[in-house]
Amino acid sequence: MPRTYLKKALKTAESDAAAVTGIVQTILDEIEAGGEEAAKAYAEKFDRYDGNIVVTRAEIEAAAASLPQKLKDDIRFAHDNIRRFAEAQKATLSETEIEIAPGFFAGQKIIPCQAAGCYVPGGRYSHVASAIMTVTTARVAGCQHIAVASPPRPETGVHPAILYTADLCGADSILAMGGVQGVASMAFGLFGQPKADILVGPGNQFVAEAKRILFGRVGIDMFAGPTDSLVIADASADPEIVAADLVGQAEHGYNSPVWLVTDSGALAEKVMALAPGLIDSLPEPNRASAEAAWRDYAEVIVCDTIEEVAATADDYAPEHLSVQAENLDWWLARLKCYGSLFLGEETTVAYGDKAAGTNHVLPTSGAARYTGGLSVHKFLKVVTWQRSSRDASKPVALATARISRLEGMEGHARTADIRLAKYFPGENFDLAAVE
Ligand SMILES: NC(=O)C1=CN([C@@H]2O[C@H](COP(=O)(O)OP(=O)(O)OC[C@H]3O[C@@H](n4cnc5c(N)ncnc54)[C@H](O)[C@@H]3O)[C@@H](O)[C@H]2O)C=CC1
Ligand SMILES: O=C(O)[C@@H](O)CS(=O)(=O)O
Ligand SMILES: [Zn+2]
Repeated sequence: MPRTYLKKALKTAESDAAAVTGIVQTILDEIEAGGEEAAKAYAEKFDRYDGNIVVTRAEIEAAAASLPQKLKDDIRFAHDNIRRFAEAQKATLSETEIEIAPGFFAGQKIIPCQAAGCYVPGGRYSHVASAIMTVTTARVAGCQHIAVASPPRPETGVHPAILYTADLCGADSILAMGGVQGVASMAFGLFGQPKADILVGPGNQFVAEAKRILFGRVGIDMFAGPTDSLVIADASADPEIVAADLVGQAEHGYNSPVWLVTDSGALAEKVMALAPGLIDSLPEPNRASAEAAWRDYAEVIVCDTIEEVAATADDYAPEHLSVQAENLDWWLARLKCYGSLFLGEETTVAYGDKAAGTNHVLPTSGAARYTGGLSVHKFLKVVTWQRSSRDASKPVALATARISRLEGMEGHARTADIRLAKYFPGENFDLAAVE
């Protein structure tokens, strides 16, 4: 048998999907109808917060003053790496122009989205790094207005390090508003914000579903919900490091899957023996999250060949994919579905999560089959233009008229006819559909 499950998940990302959709749709509908008061009521209900919503400059400055310099230095280090990576990505996209035929030009232009709404999660942990990933990238892209929404803590509001970071990275405004109500506030333009053209950022299943439902009315980066991670390891891998990496990402939440895929049954057994002890040694609430995630969502799969290991990883299309195996170049060339790839034991998912430079806002729940993670490109619209001399437009007009008639689109055909008649008076053209 090519795949043997030493541990099989009891649940998947789909398990609660229908219930979540219903809950989120109701909240969105109520906020759309009830506006700011409805959003504030949800902030009270879910986050027990009734303070001011738009964070003031004085609050941001007080937050910055309250943080130790070493933490600020670390945040600046991470910001610098993420900014430089985003700038390098931006440089890979360029405006272009081609003379399709003599006198007929077509081009592409790159225009940043105007208003970006960045969600920075903060329910269980204070996701400072998510503020860096979203705001910095929107700023490098050139968005004109960048709003942030993040859950407040009762009494104290948004975590001071998130306020400091969002401001450092270039946020124009920060809302103390989490979950669906935070996303809705940015999408619907509440609390004095411009309506977001694009919503980005990670979050729990409610946040991810809110973005998914709003997509179309507003752009989104991708489905970036509960974190998932897959480790590929062969017999050369260190089982203690593999186990630590799996447990490290399982702490995200009770619904964060971690998967081990290996061609070594011996390694799989060792990792499975080590994981419970590592989970037990975590502080709360991390331990409880990791324990539930390991119990309900984790899988350990043994394959016969490395080709089958790679195919299995591609089927899971994980958000994070760590390879701790020989011949890393082979894996880099072979693997096709992942949000971000971590090659070798010398790097790890947490480096990308916090500080290495690549973005940590990544596709979850299999979305890596069709998209990569957040990049500067998600904020940039690649649009096209065309311009022509009268002479150069002639062959295009003839083809347009005939194709349009064949399609039955007489109105389209006549927009070409009228130009041919104006620019080339006295000439006869064969404008009938070619059947
Ligand atoms: N895919 C990615 O790139 C990343 C994903 N994440 C994920 O982000 C998530 C963060 O989750 P949280 O800590 O919960 O923070 P969060 O900020 O996403 O969610 C907190 C909010 O959830 C709302 N909420 C809580 N219970 C609710 C309920 N029963 N109904 C409706 N709304 C409810 C509250 O309004 C609260 O403000 C984790 O699942 C983590 O794995 C984090 C970073 C990156
Ligand atoms: O899903 C993710 O990318 C998270 O692992 C990022 S973080 O660890 O929450 O910063
Ligand atoms: Zn993480």
